Amino acid sequence: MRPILQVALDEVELERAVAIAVEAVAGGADYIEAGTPLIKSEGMNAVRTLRENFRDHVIVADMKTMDTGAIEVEMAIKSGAGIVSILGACDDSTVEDAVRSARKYGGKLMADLINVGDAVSRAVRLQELGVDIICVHVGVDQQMVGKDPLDILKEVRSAVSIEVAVAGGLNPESAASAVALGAGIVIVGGNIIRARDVTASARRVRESIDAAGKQYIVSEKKARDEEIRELFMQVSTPNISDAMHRAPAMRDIKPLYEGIKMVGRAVTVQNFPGDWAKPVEASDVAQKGEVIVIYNGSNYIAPWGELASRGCQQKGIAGVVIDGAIRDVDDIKRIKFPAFASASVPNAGDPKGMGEINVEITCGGLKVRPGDWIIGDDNGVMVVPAERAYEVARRALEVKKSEDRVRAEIERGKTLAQVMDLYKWEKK
Ligand SMILES: O=C(CO)[C@H](O)[C@H](O)COP(=O)(O)O
Repeated sequence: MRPILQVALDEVELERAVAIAVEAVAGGADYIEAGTPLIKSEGMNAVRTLRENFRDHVIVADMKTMDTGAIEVEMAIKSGAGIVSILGACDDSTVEDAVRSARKYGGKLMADLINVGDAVSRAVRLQELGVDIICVHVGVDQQMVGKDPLDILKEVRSAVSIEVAVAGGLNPESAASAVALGAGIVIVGGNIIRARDVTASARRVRESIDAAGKQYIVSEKKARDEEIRELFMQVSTPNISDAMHRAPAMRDIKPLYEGIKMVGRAVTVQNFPGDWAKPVEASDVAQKGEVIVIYNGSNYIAPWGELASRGCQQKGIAGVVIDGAIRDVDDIKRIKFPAFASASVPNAGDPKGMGEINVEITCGGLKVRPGDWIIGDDNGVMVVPAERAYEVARRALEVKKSEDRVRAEIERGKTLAQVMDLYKWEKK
């Protein structure tokens, strides 16, 4: 049987959601889901509006009900939902009452396994309790820390006989794998709704799941650092700042020239003004792909110049950031070594060797520890703590995707204020 493609409208604006749904349907989406954020923002009106606009499609209300199962299922079905979700983690009594309500009002009940500890045995129990569909789901926040719904899909699929849906950051490749692992309903949110071209993205998933064979496509697992680097290379420092709740960049630190894109883990140097020994020795400590980050403590004497830059470039070191002065700006620009600094002067000091390499420093007003991720571009330099790097990189990519979608809407004639419906969201 042809797999079902369900597009999850995780939007907060109903008008935008409907416009996106029109495009997703043109690309081959079968079911249209009023996502939880949309329901929280617009209530059952979201379900009613989708029902009115898409008469030939099943509308799914992603209620994620945890309590009062009967009433929530009733109102969603009465508003036009054909399928209503509850949380698999809720009490059995909630499931049982939700099942009664679904039977009475003529809809199907989908139990979402998000954050359920023993997903397989809970799925078996949910089937016994009468749910129609089990949804193997890794939530958006869980995706950001590297969880994957396909890891448990096969086991859940073989433990139950009812329909199995899957959701959690799926793209054309992983959606096809989900089908090969036995999912009958493939739920895709971000990778369709935040695309510049929603129709084309939906079509790619459609074609991929329709062509999915029995083979689970094992995508090459990259080393985590390599994955983080690739993610950061795709996003801008504003995307990263947004992903970190508008975290500040290094203060007063500017790129030496336009068009730099620098990503790498930090090798830090705590320096004393006029001493260039430790900054330059750091180029022996730093490995390929790392960034040397120097607290120099003076905008009037440079610990770094062209020759140090050349040595680093030969080794594949990703760049240098200096809270303080740099020199040989023209040569560094010419060889295109990524460099950021707070000032430029012609004069250097002497190599005395008083500083320290790989200790915690403050650079541009931000704490930098050895191994933290440093990302620099035309906008400035961001620091991402090592332990949050994967999560922040994933979230920054989501920010970028959302911006890509907003940009497409602006290009069609709207202002940013209109796209975001800013007036509605002003603090009351
Ligand atoms: O229910 C959800 C989040 O809780 C999403 O709708 C679901 O995860 C699909 O979206 P995405 O493909 O972006 O993960």
